[in-house]
Amino acid sequence: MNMEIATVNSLPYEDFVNIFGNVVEKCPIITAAVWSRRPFVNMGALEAAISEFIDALPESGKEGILRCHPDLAGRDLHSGTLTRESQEEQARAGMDGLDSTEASHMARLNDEYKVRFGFPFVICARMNNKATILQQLSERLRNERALERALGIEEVKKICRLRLQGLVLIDAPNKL
Ligand SMILES: NC(=O)N[C@H]1NC(=O)NC1=O
Repeated sequence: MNMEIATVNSLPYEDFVNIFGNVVEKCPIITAAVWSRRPFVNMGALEAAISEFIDALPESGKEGILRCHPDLAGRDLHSGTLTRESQEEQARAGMDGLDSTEASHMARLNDEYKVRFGFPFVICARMNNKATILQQLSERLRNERALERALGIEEVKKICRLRLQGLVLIDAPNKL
């Protein structure tokens, strides 16, 4: 682990952003910004730096992060244009295997959510499944906007943590 973090700390920003740039979906600017916070004592410190950066953003910035997320079981999944990370997460949660009733239910709720809040429903797919995602989506639709913004951002952080873990445990040794 120490060796690994030493390697991470030694990366020039180009490599750092190439490797960690999508730990927050389509937000490489966050990774590029926290590179300045090196050295990290461990991967948890990198994760904390990302969290702090997000928390320091104005509410419009937080909503911007949410808006960079693809819908679950949405257009990008069907057209094959999801990021690799999102594709794996959505497949693992069964989003690519919805029957037509489930798919239209999901699409309707996703649309309702976006009309109500102006950003998409975000949930850590790896920590959920088809049933819990649909249930959370219907429940969270009833929340106030500020609460939903905060809950969505907490989910972004969970997604980020699992993506970071995946990179360090599996991909990073090959890439570094
Ligand atoms: N909308 C949304 O939650 N998208 C995502 N969640 C996740 O775990 N991966 C995603 O792409």
